[in-house]
Amino acid sequence: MDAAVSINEVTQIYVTKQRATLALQHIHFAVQQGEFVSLIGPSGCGKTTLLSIIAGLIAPTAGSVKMAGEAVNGPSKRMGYMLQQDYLFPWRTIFDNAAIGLELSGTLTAEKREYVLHLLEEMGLLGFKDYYPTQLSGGMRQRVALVRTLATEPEIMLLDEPFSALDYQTKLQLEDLVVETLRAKNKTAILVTHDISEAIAMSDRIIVLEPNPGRIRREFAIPQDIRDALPFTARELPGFNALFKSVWQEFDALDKGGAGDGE
Ligand SMILES: Nc1ncnc2c1ncn2[C@@H]1O[C@H](COP(=O)(O)OP(=O)(O)OP(=O)(O)O)[C@@H](O)[C@H]1O
Repeated sequence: MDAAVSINEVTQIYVTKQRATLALQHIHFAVQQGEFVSLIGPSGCGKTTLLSIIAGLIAPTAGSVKMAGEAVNGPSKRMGYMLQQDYLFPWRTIFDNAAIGLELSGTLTAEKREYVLHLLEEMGLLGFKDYYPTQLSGGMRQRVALVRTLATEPEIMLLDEPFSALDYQTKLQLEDLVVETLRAKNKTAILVTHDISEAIAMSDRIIVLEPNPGRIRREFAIPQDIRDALPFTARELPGFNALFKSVWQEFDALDKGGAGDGE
């Protein structure tokens, strides 16, 4: 069976008047249906570039991305995004913001309206459906953004630091909610984050990238007991700290310009 997403020997070179930057070099991995993979690494290692290529927003200099065996040649409705900012429209109600993707694609049927209401209920937002974004907290607005993304029923969720603008407590609550929701719906997800702890707590697998040029440095498979737990509880499991330390050491070695024990 084809992987949900496959990244095949992707290389990206940015050319400006001043210089050429090898942002990604020979990136090659696959994400299976229902799998949650995190991309982490220091600033400039190409995380955002890679996510944009997977999303079809940038055509890579070389290599290809396939979704369920089909080439990705541009943005697809089969992928949904959750970003650092919620980008809600202040003049639209919570329901109208949540339903905007369906409305724009002309598919907001009575059945889909019910689905949006159901998702709002799942996220504890049903009572706020007629409110406006300014009346909600940052965490609630990110939950609306999650509903908006899920409403169009994408096969793949691309999460680009979706919790980094939130306070710590809200971030932990949302991590649990997102993992619970994506697991229940068996969604495939790719998360970009700077936060090692978040990556371990939420993922099935972590891919550590290194900069100059952007390459895969190392992959970490997350042990089953951590994968089975929700992120908040996962942090309390015995193996969590040891894994955190191993990933941290990769970062530390990168900071010092060393090879570490990675590839
Ligand atoms: N549009 C562009 N034009 C030229 N160079 C770019 C462009 N976008 C990114 N780069 C360069 O490509 C490299 C990778 O950038 P990218 O933003 O993908 O990394 P990142 O890991 O997401 O960084 P951060 O964590 O800081 O967001 C960097 O050296 C960056 O300066």
